[in-house]
Amino acid sequence: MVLTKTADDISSMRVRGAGRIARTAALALQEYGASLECKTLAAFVDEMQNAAEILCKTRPTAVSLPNAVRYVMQGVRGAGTLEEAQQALNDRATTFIHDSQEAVQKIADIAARQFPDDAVIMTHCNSQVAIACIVRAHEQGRVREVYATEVRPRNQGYITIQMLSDAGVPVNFIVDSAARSFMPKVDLVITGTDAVTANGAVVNKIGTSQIALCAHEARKPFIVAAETYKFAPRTILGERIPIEERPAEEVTGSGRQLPPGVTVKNPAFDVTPPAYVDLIITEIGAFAPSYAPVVIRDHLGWDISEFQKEYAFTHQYGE
Ligand SMILES: O=P(O)(O)OC[C@H]1O[C@H](OP(=O)(O)O)[C@H](O)[C@@H]1O
Repeated sequence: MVLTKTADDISSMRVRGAGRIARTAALALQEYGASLECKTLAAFVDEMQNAAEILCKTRPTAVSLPNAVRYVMQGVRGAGTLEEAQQALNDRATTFIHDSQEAVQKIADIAARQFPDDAVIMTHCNSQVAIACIVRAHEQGRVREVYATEVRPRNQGYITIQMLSDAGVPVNFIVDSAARSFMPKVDLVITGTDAVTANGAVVNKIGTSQIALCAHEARKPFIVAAETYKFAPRTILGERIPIEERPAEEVTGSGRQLPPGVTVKNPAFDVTPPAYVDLIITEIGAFAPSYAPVVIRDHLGWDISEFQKEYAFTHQYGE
């Protein structure tokens, strides 16, 4: 069934990347809703809420996932009839997927203006939106080369170097621990993000904060490309973004014996404080991290009374 397959694809990282996870979840809700044969609105809402809950539990850090689910489910929860709910589900899922893809292109247009001529860029992990920015600037003739990290333990760097090579961008592939060595050669660093908190901190692939620190030390701009649905509204209520801890085997490889008593820590993400982030580029503009609460309030449209309702809603999902 489409829903359990999608949930499994996301948790096993066959589907990965914050934006892609969000679009895949919206599509799964749409397809699941279309497959239901409920006779009443209540039964439909019930089924859809269960589906939303299953999807939201797959990966805990990327806030794009609950934001997408919330956006799609608002149509279902606000409907007066079964037909309205079905229509709203379909319309909202389509709109989210379309707007999400369009946002990536808008961000690329804005970000490319930040690239100096003959730019040398560093990126970390595999971000669809960061790569779109690099490729756009390269199309404009302003990228000399990219330093792309390996991204242990899942090695998403291989996907990045493939995508950049396919786009004709010259790439240097480096191990994660080489980031500081190469930073002096770099003009700017650009990454994606899985979540931006209300204080402008950036939650992204493990190792991002070390690279941001190196960029700060070397006085190189550290830029984050983030669709607005990667801003985390609940952080205004003081909630923290959970950092996903993944299996030890991702680090050790299967079959590798560790000495007795040794434990493996494998957090998938880390937090870069706002002081190390020069600019967050969204589809509605390029801002300092301190602008995050404005994005959450004015663009995502969350007011404090809605926070309280949404708080109850999301906690229904067992987060
Ligand atoms: O939406 P886009 O920019 O593609 O994704 C951004 C982020 O998603 C990835 O997470 P993972 O590989 O799914 O753990 C990385 O942390 C990457 O920076």
